[in-house]
Amino acid sequence: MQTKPFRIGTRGSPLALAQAHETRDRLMEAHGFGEDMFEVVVLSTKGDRITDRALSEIGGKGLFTEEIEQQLTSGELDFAVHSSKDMATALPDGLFLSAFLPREDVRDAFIGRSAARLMELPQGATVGSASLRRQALIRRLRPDITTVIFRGQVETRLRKLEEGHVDGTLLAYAGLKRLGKTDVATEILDPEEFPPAPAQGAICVESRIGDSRVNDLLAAINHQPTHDAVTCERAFLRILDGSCRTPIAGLARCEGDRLRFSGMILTPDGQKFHKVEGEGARKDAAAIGQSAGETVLKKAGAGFFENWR
Ligand SMILES: NCc1[nH]cc(CCC(=O)O)c1CC(=O)O
Repeated sequence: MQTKPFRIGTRGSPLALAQAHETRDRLMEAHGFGEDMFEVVVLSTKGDRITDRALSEIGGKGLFTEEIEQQLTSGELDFAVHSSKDMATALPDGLFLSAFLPREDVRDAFIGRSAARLMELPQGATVGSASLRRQALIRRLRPDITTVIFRGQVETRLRKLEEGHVDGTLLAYAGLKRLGKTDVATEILDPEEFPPAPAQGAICVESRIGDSRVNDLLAAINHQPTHDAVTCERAFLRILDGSCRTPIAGLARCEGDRLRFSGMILTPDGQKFHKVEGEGARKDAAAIGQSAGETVLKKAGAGFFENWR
């Protein structure tokens, strides 16, 4: 019998805490456990501490996970809850993504001050975002818009918007939902026109390979369609990861035992882009994503990256 509570690692932002609590609640429900079986351990990461620079500038992925993963590896934590979108495509040795919760809405939301819709912003408007993908997609649709780096917690970004620093900002609708703040969204963007980041909207659990006590516990809350879709999207991302300055979008959906993927890479100015589609059996999720990545690399050619790498 388990005597000590399971130690769950998480960042301390309201969104991260909501995600950790949702995971804990699902585990309590699945196993008939009380709250005393879990202890939520809050850790600060580099990504939380450095909020004035673009993520791609300070080292890209892994910034929101490093400190948590160290404690997972050393055994101080039993598992960690993350936004799948924040996870590096290569995890530290000995760790893996053991479970995914059912995916939330994958779309981006526009939160407008000068206009409710992105396309209705005045000429030369300013939009805040730290995401290369969002910046490139905005410039593709509206080359006249200036984007400024906008980082920090959802609450911080909304406050900056209210204070009038920008005319609008973009956030994952999933995060707004989990924070109970969907009312701030003035437009939900069409994923065809404004495709989401790989793994957007999916909460994942990371744990130690071979830790069967923990992994058996987590298996009960895994949502396999989300697992397959995110596996495909991350395989796509992994092929393109060589340049962490590439704006990349990718979304897979499961239909029965099939999986459909569509991906896109853009130049930072949004003026050039390449799309790719993939389809196959769900069990081949990783191979579908990988092959889509290779296809789009070939389509784009080396010159696509060279000019601004
Ligand atoms: N570090 C950014 C980040 N990572 C995950 C989410 C949203 C939640 C999700 O996509 O699951 C966000 C904020 C945003 O993009 O608005």
